[in-house]
Amino acid sequence: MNGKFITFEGPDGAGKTTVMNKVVEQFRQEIGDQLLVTREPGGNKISEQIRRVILDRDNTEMDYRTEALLYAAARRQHLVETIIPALEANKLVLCDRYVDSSVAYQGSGRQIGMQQVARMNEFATENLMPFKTIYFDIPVEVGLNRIAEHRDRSKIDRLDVETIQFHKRVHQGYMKVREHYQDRYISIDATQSFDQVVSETIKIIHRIASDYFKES
Ligand SMILES: Nc1ncnc2c1ncn2[C@@H]1O[C@H](COP(=O)(O)OP(=O)(O)OP(=O)(O)O)[C@@H](O)[C@H]1O
Ligand SMILES: Cc1cn([C@H]2C[C@H](O)[C@@H](COP(=O)(O)O)O2)c(=O)[nH]c1=O
Repeated sequence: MNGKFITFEGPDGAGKTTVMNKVVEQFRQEIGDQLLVTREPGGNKISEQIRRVILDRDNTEMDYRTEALLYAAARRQHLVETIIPALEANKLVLCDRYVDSSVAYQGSGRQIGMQQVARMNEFATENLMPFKTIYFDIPVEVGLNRIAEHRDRSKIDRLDVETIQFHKRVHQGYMKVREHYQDRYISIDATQSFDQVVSETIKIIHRIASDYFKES
């Protein structure tokens, strides 16, 4: 596979999705169809259906391992149907969340165990991991406040309404993953202004995927 796989990670409300939408406006002009932008859970019909089940706030009885398995199932379908074909077509793939989210949220946040969740995801992904991960670094409270202040109530999901203790464990999980994968992780201070974060993200992607931007 010749394409390049880059993931965006971070706690809820860090700004990943809004920043991705903005940087993609520029990248589309620069490299057009060479770019695939996608997200987890989701990215295709089946995985988006699984996303709705996972994030539905009425599904209060969902067992934590069921949740972890559903994320992994959505990921498997996304990988096979969406990501791998794009990488085979030599595309630059930008994905909002991937395996590290499961390790941080289910492994650490839900206290299932980071290694167990990582192992289950090795099965789901056959060890296909990103080339680089851009981490949106933000204190948990700042991210959650952004969601509380700005997000449309109908879009607040089952994970957003978890306790602050849960979100702090997720953050601790991310810190361990980042420490473990120092060569893969690139952190951005996501408390900066939106324009600063966008500009830094564009610079990083231009650098780490420079082969796509040579002509522009
Ligand atoms: N740098 C920034 N400064 C202030 N507000 C921001 C910044 N970046 C994004 N926001 C706002 O914060 C809110 C959360 O952003 P966004 O939904 O992109 O976060 P996210 O990381 O994708 O969160 P989640 O993973 O929970 O979906 C949005 O209302 C967005 O407009
Ligand atoms: C991939 C993945 C995601 N999550 C959590 C993280 C968020 O709270 C939601 C996804 O929503 P987003 O607004 O699109 O970021 O799900 C998770 O717990 N485990 C995962 O593997």
